[in-house]
Amino acid sequence: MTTLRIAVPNKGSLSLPSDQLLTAAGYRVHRANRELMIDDVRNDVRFFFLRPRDIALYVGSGTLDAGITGRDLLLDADTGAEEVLPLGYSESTFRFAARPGELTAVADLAGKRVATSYPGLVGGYLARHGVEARLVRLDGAVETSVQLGIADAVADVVETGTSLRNSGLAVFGEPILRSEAVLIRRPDTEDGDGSIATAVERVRRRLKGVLIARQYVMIDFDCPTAVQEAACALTPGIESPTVSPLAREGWVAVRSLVPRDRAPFVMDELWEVGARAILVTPLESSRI
Ligand SMILES: Nc1ncnc2c1ncn2[C@@H]1O[C@H](COP(=O)(O)OP(=O)(O)OP(=O)(O)O)[C@@H](O)[C@H]1O
Ligand SMILES: O=P(O)(O)OC[C@H]1O[C@H](OP(=O)(O)OP(=O)(O)O)[C@H](O)[C@@H]1O
Ligand SMILES: [Mg+2]
Repeated sequence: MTTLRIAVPNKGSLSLPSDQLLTAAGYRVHRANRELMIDDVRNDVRFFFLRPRDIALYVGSGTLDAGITGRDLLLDADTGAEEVLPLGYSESTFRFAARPGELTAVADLAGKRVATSYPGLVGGYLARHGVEARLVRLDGAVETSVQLGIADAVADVVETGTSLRNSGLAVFGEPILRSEAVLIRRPDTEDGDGSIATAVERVRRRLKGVLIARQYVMIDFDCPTAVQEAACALTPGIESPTVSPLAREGWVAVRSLVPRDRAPFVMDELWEVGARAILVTPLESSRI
């Protein structure tokens, strides 16, 4: 069996949550001395710690089998690497911004200078909208470029909007993209017996299992059979709730998964339809 080769962000906002997710999924990614590579022998995986921007390149070329990066970086690199699982952290939108009121729609960018660290993504978007603008490629701190006079607008990552506000800029037009951390895999070429695809699928399933365990809690309750239907309607679960008989005549026990943020409300509603002994338990991991 070939060892799976996975790229992990070595810096920036993707790095820590990616390490935490992989660790929770049972992989060994702890770097005592900032190693560039770690062999996780038990899982038959070799992890490579790389810049998130470069990860799509390695995975797209098939040099590495899978990786974690941002959707925005994946689309900017446009390498043929495929997104296989959204991971729910490092969430942001990718937006155009300019001095308030100066530009109001993407069409207004015609003939303007647009500063960005994502020329592939922005160039593609402008081309699809039939707008010809000049891209000014910067490595970071893109928002400052308008004040400094080398651009008329920027296209950049926006989370809270603080960086834009601090630079006297305001977003305009539709969001170019909603981004978050994603698991990506290489194109299926040169995977003779399909063993890499199978191994990547196992990684995907493990990570998804951790994400579900974070998003859901287990709810258990007892209720009279007369209200079982109404109670189960409140807790449909992912597939279907488990209903077991109770020693007490005319009562059942129900077990189901509910979204963590819905749990207090579901408990109130269950109580109101007649459920009792309502218990909520966190999940450690799952395979759904
Ligand atoms: N402030 C932010 N909030 C949420 N996501 C962000 C933020 N800044 C960057 N990202 C996302 O993090 C990913 C990596 O971006 P990038 O390589 O620029 O690193 P970074 O996290 O900004 O760190 P640094 O700029 O210090 O290297 C991208 O997908 C980007 O969308
Ligand atoms: O909307 P906000 O919450 O302000 O976050 C968005 C900012 O965060 C990132 O910058 P970072 O701090 O990574 O610096 P960089 O531009 O040099 O990458 C990103 O490039 C934006 O500038
Ligand atoms: Mg940054």
